Amino acid sequence: MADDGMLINFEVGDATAKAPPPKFKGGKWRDRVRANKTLRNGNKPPLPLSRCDEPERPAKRPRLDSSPRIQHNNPHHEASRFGSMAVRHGKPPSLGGMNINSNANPRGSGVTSRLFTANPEAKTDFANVALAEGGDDEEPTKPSNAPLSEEAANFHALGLSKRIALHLSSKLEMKAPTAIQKSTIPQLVKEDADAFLQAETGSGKTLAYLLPIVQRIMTLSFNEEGMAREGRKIHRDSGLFAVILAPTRELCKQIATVLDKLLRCCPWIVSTTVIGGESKKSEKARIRKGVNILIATPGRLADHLDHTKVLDVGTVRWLVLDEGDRLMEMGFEDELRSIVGKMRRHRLASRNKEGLELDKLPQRRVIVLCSATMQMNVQKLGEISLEEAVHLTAPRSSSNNAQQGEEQAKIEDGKAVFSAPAQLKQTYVVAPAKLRLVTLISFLKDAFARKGSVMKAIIFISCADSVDFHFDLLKGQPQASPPNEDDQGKPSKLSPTAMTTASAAYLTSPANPSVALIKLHGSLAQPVRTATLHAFAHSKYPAVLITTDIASRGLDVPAVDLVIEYDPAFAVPDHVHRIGRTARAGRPGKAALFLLPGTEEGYVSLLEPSDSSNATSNSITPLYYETVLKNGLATPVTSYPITTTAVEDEAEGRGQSWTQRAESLQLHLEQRLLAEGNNPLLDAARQAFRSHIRAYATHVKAEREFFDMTQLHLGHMAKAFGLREAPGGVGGGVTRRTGVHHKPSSSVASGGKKRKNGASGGMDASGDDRNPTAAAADDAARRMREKMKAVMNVASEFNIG
Ligand SMILES: Nc1ncnc2c1ncn2[C@@H]1O[C@H](COP(=O)(O)OP(=O)(O)OP(=O)(O)O)[C@@H](O)[C@H]1O
Repeated sequence: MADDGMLINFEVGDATAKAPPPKFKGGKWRDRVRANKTLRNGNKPPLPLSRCDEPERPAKRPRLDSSPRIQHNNPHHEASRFGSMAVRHGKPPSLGGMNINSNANPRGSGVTSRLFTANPEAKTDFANVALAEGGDDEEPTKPSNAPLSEEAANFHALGLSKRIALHLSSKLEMKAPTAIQKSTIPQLVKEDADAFLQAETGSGKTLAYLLPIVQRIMTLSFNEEGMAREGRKIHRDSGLFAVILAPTRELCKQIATVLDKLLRCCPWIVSTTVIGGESKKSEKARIRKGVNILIATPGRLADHLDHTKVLDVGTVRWLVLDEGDRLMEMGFEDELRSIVGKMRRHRLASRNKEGLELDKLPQRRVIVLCSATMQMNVQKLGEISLEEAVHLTAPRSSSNNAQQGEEQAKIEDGKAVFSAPAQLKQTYVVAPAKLRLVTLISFLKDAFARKGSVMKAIIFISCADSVDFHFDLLKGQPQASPPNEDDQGKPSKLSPTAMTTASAAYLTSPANPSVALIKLHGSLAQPVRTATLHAFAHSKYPAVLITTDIASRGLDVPAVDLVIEYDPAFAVPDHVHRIGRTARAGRPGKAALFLLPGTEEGYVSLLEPSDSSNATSNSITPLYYETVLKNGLATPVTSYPITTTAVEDEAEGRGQSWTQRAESLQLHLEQRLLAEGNNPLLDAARQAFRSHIRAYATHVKAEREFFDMTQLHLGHMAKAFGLREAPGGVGGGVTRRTGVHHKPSSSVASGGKKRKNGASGGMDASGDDRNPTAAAADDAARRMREKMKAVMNVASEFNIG
């Protein structure tokens, strides 16, 4: 049916209802017809004649193959005894009008939204796993990316000068190196070989390569005892010694911030960035003024190498390729080949233009490649750039040696190799589509229930439209939004974060009365993104950031305690980077991945550590939605902007079960969408749904067996967007894609039709209609991912320093 004629299936209260709606008394011909129809149709018992209307209709399901098993045991037996009534209406009901009211108590006279029937059964055997509930009492795992104990190592012992070591400990509060710094610093300080630096997210790779570079440039001016060398003080015009490449502007800025802090102990060494976003003329002017360390994006550097004569790479001794996997993913291969080729071919100057002997610097060009994950594209970049490189890793324990690191880094059967920080507690939450939204709210509510347990959380969502919708939904009614604050903390309507920050109305608790809700995606204007990230990083209150993959890399906010992947990443390496936003530099962290029951559960097998010795530290604990709901809804959601049964019940001293609270909450959310009529929130929900479904089709081919469009129940998924029925606008694409899944791609390519609707495709390219033609699924997925990358390339500024 058309989206504008909503079909609403509400479940009525029980037989003891105070005032059952008279017009739905049993025995009418319509009831009998419907009961008979239900009998004919199938597997459900006939409805009692007293039921009001037809049972909840299974929504259109683009399924061609065998159905997932259906669970008939209903935890909400009380409610499920009663039928549902379909209310077809042209305009949305008022909250208290018609037969719909806000009293969702199944024992009362109201209606409810059924969540606990006809859900697919989970494959995971929850009875046999230690549920994550007890996880908090476990012995904490030793962090794998933390600074080492001071006795084990200190910066000076690794070959850094006392001056730098003192600066690190007194000004930057870094007393000891991390494991990757311990492996890398002596190598790069003493040796001139290329290096491949692979270590977990948040393990301090940035300083691991910056410290040796600064150390060796410093030794041109000072001897080992720290005494100044006569007439040899380095200044900005002494030559360009190091070039650092990173894939995005925001990563470059983040590296520049770290370097600036480091160079405060030797301010005569000068660094700058060339990353676009300003005129090339002013970048040229800065290069002309003189720079010793240059941080650049590949495109911009390649451009300057071709057109900026004053950029002399003769003195360059280091070329660092940071976030190597991302550099390749974003399609910089050609630029990187060209840059590496030019660097290698250019004659190495033994003296600078002032005649200063550069003997303390490496006697060849050293290329350093960094990555948290090892995958095929990183291997390829290594082949392009490195010569006889040493492989530097961070052994997990002192008994592990570099040998083990070598083994870890080999690509196994073409699969990416990675490991998450050992102390990062990973969970996967199995929640049926219908229950996703209430499970998410319950999860967050529980996370913020205790003061100080979670300060900052990040929720990753597949597309910008869905980020917008969830932000608008979770912030509650418009009047519940708090004032925005400007940089000085004063309320300001003109603040660039006015539209991206709010109060998380549903997540507050007596312990945490203020929880900030923040959204971020690539469709926001650059100043808004920068200000929004700053607001998140510096929020004094607990804060939840709802975002796309745009925040999966380079974001270094140490206080992030929790990462929720509400929509799974499009590829495993993205997952690694996402969860790596927490548990940084030895801090504890938690990550939760939402999966649908059925084929999606198989995805966990890809995430388990490939190294069996790490199995205990990084194994992923399953968690059933029931546990999440029981914990999160142990107390009612108190911040409903409208009166609810939960609140009334509380006031009247009646208790509700967790299932009733879940359905109350769902009903309340659905009613919000309807009550506001054909309003922006309802439109946003529909748009988010469409974009979500399309984004779902773009998982990488190797992982698509777990994210199978044919298994998606669109009607159930609609509930996760507060909708009573799947809106139109995805059917054609989904059906066609279903066909693609089962036919050879060539036949599809010839027989497919262009997608008609012009709605935004989602991902992070909001506003773009990807409008894929009848090409094969792989092709469409590839194009969409490329589009996202293109957006992320230009639209990613995390200048949070
Ligand atoms: N020796 C140290 N002692 C304490 N903190 C450190 C140390 N080295 C780095 N850090 C901190 O660790 C955090 C992570 O560092 P960095 O961003 O370099 O990690 P990374 O390995 O590059 O992570 P990713 O792969 O996710 O980009 C930063 O906040 C940094 O300040």
